[in-house]
Amino acid sequence: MLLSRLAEVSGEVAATAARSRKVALLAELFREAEAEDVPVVIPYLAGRLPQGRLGVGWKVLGRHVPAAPEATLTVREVDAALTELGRVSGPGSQAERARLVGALLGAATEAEQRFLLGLLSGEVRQGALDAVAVEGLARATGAAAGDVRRAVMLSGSLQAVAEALLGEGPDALDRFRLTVGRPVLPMLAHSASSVAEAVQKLGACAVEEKLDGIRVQVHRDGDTVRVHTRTLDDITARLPEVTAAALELSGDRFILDGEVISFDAAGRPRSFQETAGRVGSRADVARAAEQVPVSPVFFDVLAADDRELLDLPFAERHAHLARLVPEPMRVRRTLAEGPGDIPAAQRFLADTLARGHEGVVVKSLAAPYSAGRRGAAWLKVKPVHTLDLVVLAAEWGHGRRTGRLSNLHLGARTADGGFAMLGKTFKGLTDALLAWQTERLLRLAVEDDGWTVRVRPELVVEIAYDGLQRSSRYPAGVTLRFARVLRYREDKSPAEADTVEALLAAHPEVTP
Ligand SMILES: Nc1ncnc2c1ncn2[C@@H]1O[C@H](COP(=O)(O)OP(=O)(O)OP(=O)(O)O)[C@@H](O)[C@H]1O
Repeated sequence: MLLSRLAEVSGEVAATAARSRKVALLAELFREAEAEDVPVVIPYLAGRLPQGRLGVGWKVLGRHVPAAPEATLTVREVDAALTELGRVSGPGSQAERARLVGALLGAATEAEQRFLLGLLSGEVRQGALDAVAVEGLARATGAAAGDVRRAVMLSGSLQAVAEALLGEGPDALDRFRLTVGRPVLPMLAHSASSVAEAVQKLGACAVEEKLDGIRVQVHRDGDTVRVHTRTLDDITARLPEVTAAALELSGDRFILDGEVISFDAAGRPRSFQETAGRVGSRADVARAAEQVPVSPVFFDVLAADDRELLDLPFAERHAHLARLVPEPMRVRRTLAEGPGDIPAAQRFLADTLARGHEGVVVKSLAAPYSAGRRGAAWLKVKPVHTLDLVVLAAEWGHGRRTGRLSNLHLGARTADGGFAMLGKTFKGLTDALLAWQTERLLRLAVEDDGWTVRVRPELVVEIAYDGLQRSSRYPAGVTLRFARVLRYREDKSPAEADTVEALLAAHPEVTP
C-alpha cells in the first residue's frame, strides 16, 4: 500500500466527526491492504510507531527537505527505513539519523512529509481509533463486529487479529480463544468517590481490599507456570515465589488474576516503590527475593481445567477461585447485598486502610470478566485522589535543580485523541526522579527554547491533587490544586491516561 493512500485516509478519518463515515473509510482501506501491510497500517493510523521510540529530535525534524513530486513510497518501505533509523547508535549517530530522515523525507510528497513528521513527533495520535478500526475490519472481511472485538480483547492485539482476518478470513478468529499459556489483557476499574456511591451503583457486590502492588496474571499448565504483567510482559523468571505458590495449588490448569505485593516482617504492606523495584529487577533474583520477598494474592480466575470462566458472573467465578486457592492467598473481602450494608462496607474500608492498604475495589457480583476493559463493574475507592496524566513538556530547573528538567506540564486526554494541559508541578520529585525524568524526557524532546522542553506525549505520571479550580489560562477551563508527583507509570500508555471528560464529571463543583 502506498503511504499517500494511508495519509489520505488518516486525514479524512481525523476530519470527520461521524463514526459511521470513519468506519466506512477504514473498511475501504482494509480491503485495499495486504495482510503484510497490517503491522504498519494499524499503528500508523493510530499515530503510533511500531518501533516505539526512535530518538529523533526536533533539530532533525525541523529541517526543510524538498518534497518528491510524485507519491511512490509504500508503507512497508517507510517501516523498513524507520527500523533502520531505530538501529542507529554509537558515535556519529546524530548525523546518521539526520541523513536517514532526510532521505526518507526527500522521497515523500508534501502531504506524505506532513504525515511522517506528525508521526515522528507524536502529533497525529488518534486515541479512539482502535474501536473504529475493529468495526472497519469487520465490515471489510464480513466477520461479526462482536467476534472481532472479543478476539482483540483476548489477544490484546488489534494488529494480530487484523493480520489473521485479512490473510485468512473470519475463520481465523477461532485461533484467538482464551487459552492457558496465552495472556489476555486484565479487566480494569473505574473510580467512585465513596464506598456508599459504589455500593449504590452496583447493588449486590464484593468489597475487596485494594493492594498497592503489581498486577499479575498467572497461567499454570501442569508443571509449567507463566507470570505476566498487565502489559502482558513475561516476568516469570523474576518471581520464583509466584511459580512456587502456583505449583502448590490443587488444580493443574488455570489462569488466575491477582496482585503481587511485598509484606514486611510485621505483615504490613511495603511501599509500592519497594514492590515495584523488586518486580522490576532482573539481577540476582535469589538475593532480591531474600531481601524483599513477594507474595501473590489472587482475586479472580479466568479459566480452570478446560473451562473458560470469563462469561460467568463474578459470584460464580469466585466460587471456582475459592476451590482453587486457599484463603490466605486470596484478597480479603466482605459482601454487600445493597444499601443496607453500606456501614459494614465502610468499616471494611477503614479497616483495610488501617492495615496499610490503598483502598478497596467494589465489584458487582453479577458481572462477567471484561478483559482489557475499564468496565463499570469494578469501582475503586481511594481516599487520595490521583490521576494518570501525560507529560507534555518540562521546564529547566533553577538553583539546586539547574541542569535538570523539573516543572512538568501535565495533560489529560481529550475526546479528539489529543491532550489538554491541566497544570504544572515540580512537587514530589526526589533527586532520583529528577535525574531519571531528565534523561527520559530529553529522549522524547521535540523542541527546546532554553526554558521549556516540549516532548512527545508518551510518559504517564501519577499525580495526587486536592481538587480542581477554574482557570481561564488552561484549555479545559480548570486546573489542579496542589498537584504533586507520586510516581511514573511506565506500565501505562498515554491512551490509558485519564480524560478531561471523566475529570470534569468527577468534579461537578467546578464544571465550567
Ligand atoms: N482486589 C483487587 N481487585 C482488582 N484490582 C486490584 C485489587 N487489589 C489491587 N488491585 C490493583 O488495582 C488496579 C485496579 O485499578 P485500575 O484498573 O484503575 O488500574 P490503575 O489505574 O493502575 O489503578 P491505580 O492507579 O489506582 O492503582 C489493578 O490493576 C490491580 O493492579
